[in-house]
Amino acid sequence: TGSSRPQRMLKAVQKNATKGDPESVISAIDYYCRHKEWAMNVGDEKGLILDSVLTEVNPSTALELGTYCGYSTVRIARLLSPGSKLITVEFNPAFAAVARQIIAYAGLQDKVTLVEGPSGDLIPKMKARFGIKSFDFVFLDHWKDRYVPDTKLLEDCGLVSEGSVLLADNVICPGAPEYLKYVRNSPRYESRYYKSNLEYTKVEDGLEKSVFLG
Ligand SMILES: O=C(NCCc1nnc(-c2ccc3[nH]cnc3c2)[nH]1)c1cc(-c2ccc(F)cc2)cc(O)c1O
Ligand SMILES: [Mg+2]
Repeated sequence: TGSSRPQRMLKAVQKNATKGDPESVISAIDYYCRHKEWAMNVGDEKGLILDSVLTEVNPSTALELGTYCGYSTVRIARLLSPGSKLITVEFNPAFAAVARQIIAYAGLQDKVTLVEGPSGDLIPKMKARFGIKSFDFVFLDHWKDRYVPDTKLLEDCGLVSEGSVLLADNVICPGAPEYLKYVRNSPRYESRYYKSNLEYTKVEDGLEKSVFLG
């Protein structure tokens, strides 16, 4: 059988990026996905918004739901201060296998813990398994119908506290309408929409940043 899209993306990184250089890994993936083969990375345009929110929050503990090939994992981990940790959750073993290699190629494996499995099962185990008190930053980029249940789960497990920042990808395309209703109508969140475009396209998409008020 032939290679998969994630495997071809990995090959492009190994061919065009410099080992240990996260910026070159990000550029290699963006080039490949813009000019060769589209893929569902957050991308360069929304990636700049992710970078700016991350820099503002400067999280000690961060969670990513939906690793895919590790593009946003690398974008997040490269901006973390020394000693800060990123936990990323991936459901699909084939995606996880590629992501591990891309994260390692960027030299960021010491800042990242990739856990495989359904987010709904893993979130309640985070405190016990990783000694997490709460997450300062959560990037939601997994199945769009999991955004609401997993946000409620994070609240119920005490994994978000006053000031925790949730940043959700794809709130317009493919869309997460229930999530937008949830965070925008809840008195416990202060939300703001960052208008952008679907990765590598001219189609509108955006990120929703929601600060948990406790
Ligand atoms: O489906 C997406 N992303 C999700 C992948 C994933 N990677 N890992 C998971 C996971 C991880 C733990 C989980 N636990 C339970 N479900 C889980 C699902 N899900 C997605 C889709 C598009 C897209 C737009 C327009 C199109 F025409 C086609 C596609 C764009 C994007 O930026 C996306 O992020
Ligand atoms: Mg996305």
